[in-house]
Amino acid sequence: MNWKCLCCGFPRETQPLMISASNDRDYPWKRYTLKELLHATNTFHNDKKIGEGAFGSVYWGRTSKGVGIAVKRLKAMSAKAEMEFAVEVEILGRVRHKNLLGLRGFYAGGDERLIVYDYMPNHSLITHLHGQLASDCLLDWTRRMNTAIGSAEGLANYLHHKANLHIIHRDINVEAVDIE
Ligand SMILES: Nc1ncnc2c1ncn2[C@@H]1O[C@H](COP(=O)(O)OP(=O)(O)OP(=O)(O)O)[C@@H](O)[C@H]1O
Repeated sequence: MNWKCLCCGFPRETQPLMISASNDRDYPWKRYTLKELLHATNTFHNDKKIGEGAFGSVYWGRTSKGVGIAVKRLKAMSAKAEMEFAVEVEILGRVRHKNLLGLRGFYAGGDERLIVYDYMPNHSLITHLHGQLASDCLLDWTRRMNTAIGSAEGLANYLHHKANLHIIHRDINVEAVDIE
């Protein structure tokens, strides 16, 4: 058996999850090829860049089947970036909830680490509260309440209590909440 084991930073007793280099049958995510993701993002063209996080840049793309995706391209590999990649793919790839961003798959090869998510076209909560869409007042009080309730359902109800691994996010903020 050829396992490529990436430590996810969780305590040992919650650590049986590994990214398998040889057998993807039991995994809910897809292993993309580099060619597919280069094609989807026009070789990570700057025009396709939709955001920047602590660990890398996020690009909009379209698969050959016409589905919109967001591709996070991790910065130069470091132990911290490798752990971020492993946590996202191993842990988030296994949680499925209507209020949590869907992780579609990944690519890992050489120094390149790419994570593929469902594309969320309506921007993050911070953009609506304080950013470029704040003055448009798109987020009325009903939508604000629904956003708060949806976030709580995804985090507290599902991740804390119902997911197989009980997960605490520890860094929830207005940039991490996307509007449906
Ligand atoms: N699936 C997505 N669909 C649309 N936009 C996205 C998506 N994922 C990320 N983005 C955009 O890219 C930005 C950066 O995302 P990223 O996850 O790298 O950083 P973050 O949310 O600040 O978290 P981190 O703590 O990892 O830096 C987000 O603020 C958002 O604007």
